[in-house]
Amino acid sequence: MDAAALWQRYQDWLYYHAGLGFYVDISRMRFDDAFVEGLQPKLEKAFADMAALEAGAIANPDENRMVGHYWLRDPDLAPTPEIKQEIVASVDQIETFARKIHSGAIHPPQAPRYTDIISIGIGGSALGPEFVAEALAPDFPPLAIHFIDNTDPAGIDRVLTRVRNRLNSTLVIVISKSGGTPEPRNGTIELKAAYAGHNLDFTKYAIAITTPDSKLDRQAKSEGWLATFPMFDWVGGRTSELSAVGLLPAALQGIDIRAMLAGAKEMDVATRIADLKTNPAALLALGWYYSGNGRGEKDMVVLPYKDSLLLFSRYLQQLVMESLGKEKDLDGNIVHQGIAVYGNKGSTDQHAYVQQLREGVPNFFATFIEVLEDRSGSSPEIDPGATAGDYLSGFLQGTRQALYEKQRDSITITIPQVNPHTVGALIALYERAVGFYGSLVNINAYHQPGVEAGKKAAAVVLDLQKQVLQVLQEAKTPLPLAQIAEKAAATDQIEAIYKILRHLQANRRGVTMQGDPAHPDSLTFSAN
Ligand SMILES: O=P(O)(O)OC[C@H]1O[C@H](O)[C@H](O)[C@@H](O)[C@@H]1O
Repeated sequence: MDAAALWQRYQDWLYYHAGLGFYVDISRMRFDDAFVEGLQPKLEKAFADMAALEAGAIANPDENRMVGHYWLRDPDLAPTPEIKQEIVASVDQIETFARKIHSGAIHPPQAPRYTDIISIGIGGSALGPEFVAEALAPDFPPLAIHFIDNTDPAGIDRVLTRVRNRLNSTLVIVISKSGGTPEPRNGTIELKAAYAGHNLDFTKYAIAITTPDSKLDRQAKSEGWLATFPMFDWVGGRTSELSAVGLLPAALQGIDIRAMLAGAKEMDVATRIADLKTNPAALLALGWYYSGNGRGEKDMVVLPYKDSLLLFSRYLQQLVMESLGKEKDLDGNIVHQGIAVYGNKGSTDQHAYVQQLREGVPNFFATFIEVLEDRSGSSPEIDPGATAGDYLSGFLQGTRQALYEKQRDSITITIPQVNPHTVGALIALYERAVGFYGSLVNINAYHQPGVEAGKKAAAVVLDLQKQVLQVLQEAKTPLPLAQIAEKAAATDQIEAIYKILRHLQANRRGVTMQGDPAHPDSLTFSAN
């Protein structure tokens, strides 16, 4: 396509939202009119599915759940007055609580104010708060946030070391929708012990965000934690950033949560329009469908050209991959759907993997996120007439063009500034695009059956560990792996047993290993 035709295509497909100052450009996805026409019936169905979902349909049939994250930013849409009231009350509760924490009306037993937050949670209970903290927290927030989003002992130590002089003024927010996920449970137990070790009463620091009556909720209530905030059954973990999960940490860091909600609401209104060209989420879903043939054949490389949006791709990774990565469609056919997502930021990644993007395997499409405002003040000139921000902008344009020349497609989203309003809108845009795409490919985008398999397998390994330890403790002499497996009645688990024992030995957990590590068959183990 020559330059004039391309410029025309750009203008023909450009989406602009005046209220948000938000642009979506899919002109560099090389679909044609016939493709758009062919997709129209599927799009119509997606619009109808979304309207039903917003009206309270059981849009997550496997879990028999409604899908209500859109109600969070417009409680008037909630299907019952009770749900509306729950949402309104929760935002009020968050604001009131944050105000009292900031003013010192609620303060730790031995200090005038809380200074830090340790946020414990994983998956949807971590990625949104992490993304928003990186994008929006002020440089000197009223409370500094630290995350424990794993069960890595060294990771827990790192956070505890960072706050070691301020533990007596550090809040702990435990976030878990189910209230039973092992990783946050482990982090909570370790932190409780750490607080006790400093003679601090953990309950004066601990806050739970969880579904009412979950295991975590019952623990928080029976132990008398500082506060609890509800998660709602009808909000999925990966779409929970604009529930208490994201709003409480944000409010405590001094981020304007009403502006986040307003930005999301404005975007929701825009993505409710049942017309492709004036609906930015439908445009994204169409682009994704085109690029991967509706089968996820191409990966989504997300490249925000702004440091503060670094964690957006990580956040999207869960939103997109856990929603769309499904074995079966809604009719039970095996489809193996999904779209792989990766990326960090530009121009940094140009010096890492953009070489492959331009010249290597053409198995992706890029999404550039452009931020018009370089910084809040003015910029010095680096060269005559050029600032650092001009370079960043030039690199984005250059890479987009260089990819296009090599038949590598891209989408470009342009926002005026990174602020609570635009971040709320970005979250809402992608939530809706994922919902639309789920409809286009006829899958349930709101469950995650595949995650359970790994959790179950891990539980089996931990049970096996108990058995194996018992075998070693009862043994009089060092035993080879085959015998341990036999005695533990787990001959089909010999490799797992070997790995359990190697790990215990490496951590001086009462296991001695002898023999040649290069030949696991030669090893013997004993309890010490
Ligand atoms: O919030 P939680 O119930 O602790 O769940 C945390 C995460 O873990 C699960 O395994 C799911 O796959 C995620 O969707 C969820 O966000």
